[in-house]
Parts: sequence; C-alpha cells; structure tokens
Amino acid sequence: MFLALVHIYDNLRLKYPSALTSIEQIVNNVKGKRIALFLDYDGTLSPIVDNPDHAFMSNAMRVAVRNVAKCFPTAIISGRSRERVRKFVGLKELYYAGSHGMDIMCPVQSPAADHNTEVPNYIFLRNYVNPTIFHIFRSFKSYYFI
Ligand SMILES: O=P(O)(O)OC[C@H]1O[C@H](O[C@H]2O[C@H](CO)[C@@H](O)[C@H](O)[C@H]2O)[C@H](O)[C@@H](O)[C@@H]1O
Repeated sequence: MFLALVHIYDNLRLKYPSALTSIEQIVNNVKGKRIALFLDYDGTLSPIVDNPDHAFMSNAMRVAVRNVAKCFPTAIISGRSRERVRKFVGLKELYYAGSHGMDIMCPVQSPAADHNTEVPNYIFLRNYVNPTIFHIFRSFKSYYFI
C-alpha cells in the first residue's frame, strides 16, 4: 500500500513539477498575460492541525501574501466559511471565496494597479447560482435531509 502511494506521488510530481523548479518556464508562459493568484488556505497557507480552530498561518506567510497581492489580484479559496477564512488570513486587500467558492467577497481597496474591480464570478453567483439553489431547495421542501 505504502509503495503504491509513493508510486502515485512520484507520477504526480512528474506530471506536475514544483513551481519552484519551473520558474523560468512559468515566466515564459505568462509573457503578455495578466496574472491572478488563487490560494487554498488549509494545508497551503496554514499547516494541517488536529483542531481546525487552531489552523493559524504564520506572520511570515501573511507578509508574503500581502506582498504578492501588491503585484497581482490575489484570492483565497476555501471550503471554510468566507468570514472564518478572512479572519484567519486578516488581509483586507484580498478576494475571499468561502464555502468552496459559493460566497465571494472583493477587497475593499485593490492595491495592485491593474486590478479589475468587476468580479464576473461574483455577479454570476449572485444573479444566477444563488437563485437557482434557492429554487432547488424550495422544490425539495417535502424531503428530509440527513
Ligand atoms: O479548502 P480548504 O481551505 O483547504 O478547506 C478544506 C477544509 O479545511 C479544514 O479542514 C482541514 O484542515 C484542518 C485544520 O488543519 C484539519 O484538521 C482537517 O483534517 C482538514 O480536512 C476545515 O476544517 C474544513 O471545514 C474545510 O472544508
């Protein structure tokens, strides 16, 4: 079992090499393109710990995220509630998507010069997905959820 997992991991690393060893290739690929950064929270910005309420990110990580957000629009996407993950990260200049992207919030003030103030996904969620989910739940009124 362990060897099989190691094999799967090695294959994944071949298919998706570390960004740190591919910087030159990344720089070439993004020439002439706008960059946006999407980051996960648990296990990416914070370590995985037993108690989810104790999954704090370090200050060094917070400074790194703040600095990168000065250059590119930066978003945190999490399975957690948006408010919860925003509290953990504590940076006003980011986009936050909680509940696996169902709840999106724009930064109060965008620090990167070329930030696009309009978030089409947000508008899509507000105008289409939310009413659709509401409609689906209404039609399930007589069902029990377990
Ligand atoms: O999308 P993410 O930001 O990665 O959130 C996914 C889940 O993260 C949290 O659970 C995970 O991290 C916990 C703290 O380190 C750990 O105890 C747990 O085993 C992990 O699954 C969070 O508690 C969940 O609500 C998120 O869905």
